[in-house]
Amino acid sequence: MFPARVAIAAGLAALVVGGGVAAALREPAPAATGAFVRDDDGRALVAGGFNTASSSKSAPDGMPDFSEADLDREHADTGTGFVRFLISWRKVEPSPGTYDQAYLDDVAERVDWYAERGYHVMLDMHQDLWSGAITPSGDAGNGAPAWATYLDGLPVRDHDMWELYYLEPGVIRAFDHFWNTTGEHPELMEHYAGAWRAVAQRFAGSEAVVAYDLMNEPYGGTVQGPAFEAGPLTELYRRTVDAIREVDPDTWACLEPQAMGFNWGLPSGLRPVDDPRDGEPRIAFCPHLYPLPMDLGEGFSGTSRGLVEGTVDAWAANTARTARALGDVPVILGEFGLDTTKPGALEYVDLVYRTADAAGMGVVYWSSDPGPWGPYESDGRPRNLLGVVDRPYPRAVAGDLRSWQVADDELVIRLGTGRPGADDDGAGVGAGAASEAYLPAKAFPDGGAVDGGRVVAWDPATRVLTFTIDAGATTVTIRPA
Ligand SMILES: CN(C)c1ccc(C(=O)NC[C@H]2N[C@H](CO)[C@@H](O)[C@@H]2O)cc1
Repeated sequence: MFPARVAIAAGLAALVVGGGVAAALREPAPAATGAFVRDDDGRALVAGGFNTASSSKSAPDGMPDFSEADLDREHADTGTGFVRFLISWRKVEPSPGTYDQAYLDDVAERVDWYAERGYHVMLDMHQDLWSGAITPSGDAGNGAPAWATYLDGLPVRDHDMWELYYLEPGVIRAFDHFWNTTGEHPELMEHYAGAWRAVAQRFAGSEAVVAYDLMNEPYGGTVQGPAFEAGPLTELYRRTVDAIREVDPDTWACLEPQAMGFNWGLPSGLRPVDDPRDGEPRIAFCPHLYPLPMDLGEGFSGTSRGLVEGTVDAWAANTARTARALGDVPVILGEFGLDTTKPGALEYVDLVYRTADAAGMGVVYWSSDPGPWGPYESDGRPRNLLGVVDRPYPRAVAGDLRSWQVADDELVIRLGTGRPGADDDGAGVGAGAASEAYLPAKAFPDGGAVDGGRVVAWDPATRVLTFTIDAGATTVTIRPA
């Protein structure tokens, strides 16, 4: 069997074994490390938002079919404060060594939309199946430019199930050239790092852009698993972080594991990546979660429910383990989602958010695109997903944030007793700044009352409660005002 097919088969086997065992044992939630992406005041930022958007992948201008009015609607309906914004290498570097500033202007315009509404932005250098250039129609893959796509004349047959393109000889060869497995195109990884340098040069000064997601769902071609992750993938991340740090000392660099396997609950072999910046490293771990039964079209019910619960437990344990291995780095769940018309779908969405809350992870749902996975129908009508995504969460915490929990009409925030968040001089920061929590109208119609702190302000328009935390408090409970 082809290595990738072996990996899928291993994934299935591990899922059945792992899912059954974990579901039976219901592994305890992994300990939260207290590591977070922090703002300029040293406050721990909790990502809560959508991926925007899949429509960017094939758009000629690389922009999402998403207007400023769409953002206002999302903000009003869900209280999000974070976005994983998709960008493409094909648009950043349309020809070798030339960077399209007009494209970066378009990205900057949308970053400003988010910034003006108090959002933080993760820029995601997105690829699926390497490139649109893997097929003549250009509608299978996305991400890499055609000039960086070498199929060597190998076949890429059409598939209804898009994931199967990853097994096509031409697609595997394109990845093998990029990772220099063939030894014939060592320049490609350098170009990729250079493209990120150009993006970072543009956004280094942006207060809103707090993170760069270096590659979406990496795939190793003929090199799979720990050999890929500890080899060429870690090498690409090292080179890209070095290139970014030449122009941007402060934005976090998000590392993703190999998607095939980790998304399904299998462990990662990713190795630590040094950060050459002065001060604390700013590396984060940003995995995705897509249990295999759901990738295969199942919902969250019957046999699938137990397997999926086992996958979520295994995934959470693997995520905590990998974050520790990378240096106790912050974790943002960069993607999870499903067709919410499937049975039990909203219970699954709620399970994932609760799991992330307990682990101290931010969550970015896939995706804001209209349709059966998203918050709105294609005609703009609200969908069932809104009721679950519109939930209370701590947006920014001036303290040693560890985890939080949503219970009926309470938001319980748990803190450690360490320094609120060392800044580059090692001094505790964030202690003096105020914290923020989003409180949805359904449970907090008039805002919140704070036990373990003091209310500073309530903004009924954005539904954001600003509050301070009592010195030494390890629990802050926000109840309806
Ligand atoms: C075989 N390989 C390499 C593979 C299989 C399945 C996925 C996947 O489902 N990904 C989940 C979602 N993520 C992308 C966008 O990043 C979406 O298009 C997928 O639904 C990825 C890779």
